[in-house]
Amino acid sequence: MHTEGNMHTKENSCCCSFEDCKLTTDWLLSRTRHRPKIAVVCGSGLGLLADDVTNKQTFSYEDIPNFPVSTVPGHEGRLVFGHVNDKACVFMQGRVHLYEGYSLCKVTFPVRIFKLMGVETIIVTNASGGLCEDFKVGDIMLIKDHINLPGFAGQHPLCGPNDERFGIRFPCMSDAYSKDLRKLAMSVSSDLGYSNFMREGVYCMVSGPNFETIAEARMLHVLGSDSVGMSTVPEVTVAKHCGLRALGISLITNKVSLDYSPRGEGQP
Ligand SMILES: O=P(O)(O)O[C@@H]1C[C@H](O)[C@@H](CO)O1
Ligand code: HPA
Repeated sequence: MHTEGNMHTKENSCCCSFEDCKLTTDWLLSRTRHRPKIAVVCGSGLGLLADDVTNKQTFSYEDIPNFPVSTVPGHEGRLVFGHVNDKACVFMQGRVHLYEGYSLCKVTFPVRIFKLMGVETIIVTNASGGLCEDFKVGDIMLIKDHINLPGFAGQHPLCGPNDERFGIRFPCMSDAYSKDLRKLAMSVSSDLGYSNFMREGVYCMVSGPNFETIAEARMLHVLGSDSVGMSTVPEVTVAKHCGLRALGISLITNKVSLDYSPRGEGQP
């Protein structure tokens, strides 16, 4: 398990400095001829998104200097370079999470590597629980906005000294999820006949690893969350900070219970 503190403060100074990012970027650039413009972060069980990549070149996270290594099932821990149609892409087959004991600085480290490699657009995917009454298991929710619950409590990837080479001290988050990309995703899914399971909504990040109590789920719902999960928000926040265009896609894998069962189960 990881022993680093998970707060990135001045005292516990940066574990992922610009120089660390540069070293990892140069390591990758010297070992691959791929120059991706699009990065895709595959959420839990979504590693198969990289299956159709052509001209594949793969690196295990454990072989890449400074790269965080996934410790949960469903996150293979491979960086896959290649092409989808004619587009140069890189896929993260698996991510790391705050609940694994990683700092948010480490969780978001790959995003900065992609930026330094020349990526312009990032697609961040996840598995989440549906809070919206209308959502069904299997629906795909395009994320239009998020609630950064750990961020409210000071667990934020941009806490600590700001390195202007990545971005500004106080980045705007009101447009973190590109409207144009959402429009395009909706239009492509309509062409594919997927409209009846496409949704749009607000994703709320919790730290996990436990799932929500019923009272917590009700609170998140009242606050305006349509789905809840344990990732994505730090990556998109860092992506916005360093000027990447982001699309967030959430697969609704379960419906979150908002009611105490009539049989009395789940009663506090
Ligand atoms: O990486 P994601 O956000 O898809 O992973 C979700 C959240 C938890 O890690 C896990 C719980 O089911 O899946
Ligand atoms: N809650 C939090 N995270 C999740 C859930 C959930 O219900 N489903 C998948 N990830």
